[in-house]
Amino acid sequence: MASNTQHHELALPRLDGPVRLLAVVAPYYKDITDGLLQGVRATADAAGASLEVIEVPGALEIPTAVGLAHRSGQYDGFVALGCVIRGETTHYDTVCNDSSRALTLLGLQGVCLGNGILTVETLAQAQVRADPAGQNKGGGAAAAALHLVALARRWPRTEQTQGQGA
Ligand SMILES: Nc1c(NC[C@H](O)[C@H](O)[C@H](O)CO)[nH]c(=O)[nH]c1=O
Ligand SMILES: CC(=O)[C@@H](O)COP(=O)(O)O
Repeated sequence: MASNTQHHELALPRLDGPVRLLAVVAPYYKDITDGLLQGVRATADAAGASLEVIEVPGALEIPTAVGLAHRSGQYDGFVALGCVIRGETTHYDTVCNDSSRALTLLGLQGVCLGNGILTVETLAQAQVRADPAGQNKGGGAAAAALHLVALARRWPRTEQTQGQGA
């Protein structure tokens, strides 16, 4: 099955003022998340954004950590990094679906985040996608977060929307 390696990538957005990113990493497969994080660092550097990194045990804990960090008000955007590889049971579906859905719900509440949690069948598939010189999914997730930060600054909260959403 052909992978979708050829796709259009937006140029990084112009960002007014400093951007503070937090990467929330689940190093369940540490070699994989190390590659993802390399990609995040390169994209953050290219955008002039600061980057802080924290770790959680697994992908299911990432959304909670993002929510906790967001309510501190210390970060402008978040990058979720993890790797979920199918095992023998249906737990794979739970981990993939619940982590991604929770991140989507955070985004819909106004949290600027990129999802770099790989959901794959094999370690080899993960390696290609985590490689900064390969599909660079980590860099892509960081770019996604930066685009949303730019949009959040384009449409700041108003008096009417203060207190709504994240
Ligand atoms: N199987 C994988 C997991 N499982 C662990 C869960 O994410 C979670 O930490 C646990 O259920 C306790 O709440 N996590 C991954 O990141 N990748 C996997 O392949
Ligand atoms: C994705 C998972 O949760 C997986 O690692 C669990 O493996 P298994 O389904 O064999 O218990």
